[in-house]
Amino acid sequence: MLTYELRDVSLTLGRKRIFSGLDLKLEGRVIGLLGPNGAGKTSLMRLLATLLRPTRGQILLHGRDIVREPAYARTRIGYVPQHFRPPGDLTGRQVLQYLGALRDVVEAERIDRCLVQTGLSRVADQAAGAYSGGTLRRLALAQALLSDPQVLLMDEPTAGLDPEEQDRFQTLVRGLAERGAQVLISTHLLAEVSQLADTAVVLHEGRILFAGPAPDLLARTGAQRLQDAYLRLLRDPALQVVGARP
Ligand SMILES: Nc1ncnc2c1ncn2[C@@H]1O[C@H](COP(=O)(O)OP(=O)(O)OP(=O)(O)O)[C@@H](O)[C@H]1O
Repeated sequence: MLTYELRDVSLTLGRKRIFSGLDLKLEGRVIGLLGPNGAGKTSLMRLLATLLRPTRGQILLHGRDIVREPAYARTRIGYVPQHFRPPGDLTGRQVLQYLGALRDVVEAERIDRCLVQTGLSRVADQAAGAYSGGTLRRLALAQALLSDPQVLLMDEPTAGLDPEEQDRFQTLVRGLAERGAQVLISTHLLAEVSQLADTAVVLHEGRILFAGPAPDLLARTGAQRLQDAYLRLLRDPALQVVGARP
């Protein structure tokens, strides 16, 4: 399943060149986006979410150019940002009502469904400012689900969560993927990618070192576990398929 295609994408922020001539196809049901700190994962997510415009190049979603037609993407994707800080004096339900209204999603049943889906019903009428980290992450996911997205972009959604919350989150993501959504999940948790993702993309200093089925990454590096495969890939340039011009 091909959703996004990046063609010759460059991105400069301030004086920093983040990407230069990046080519990438995103195929798979659950794609794990991996890379060290500063690799460019959040920048890539923001490009895909139309929150950043590439300095050069094309980004296609289902073959449509989302730089020219951002509305095409915005009505089909849900974005879970790395840091989600809603106004703390609003309740969880009010946060969803507010963000929903901005996207023309106003049906109370739809908001209720997102609350149920993310296990938030019990705390929906409490102030979001008093939510725990895990509950806030669920609210971040609930707002991404408001418009019933075909593609879900999740930037480190389980960072800082305890193992039980991580497990609940993964079950949720698995369910969404089984119901037909494509999920791109950026994470430092390799176990999470092993458990959830069929496809891996490894980014390093703005370049793609690997993009393809996760088992192919194991095969290429001769590793048994994704953790070892990832480390070998980063350390050994001979194993890297560099998907961008230097
Ligand atoms: N607004 C900006 N202006 C200049 N440089 C930026 C800006 N935003 C990000 N960068 C730089 O771009 C590079 C990629 O950052 P990005 O946040 O995309 O990486 P990341 O892989 O998500 O990192 P992490 O895993 O730490 O979240 C970093 O070197 C960062 O310092």
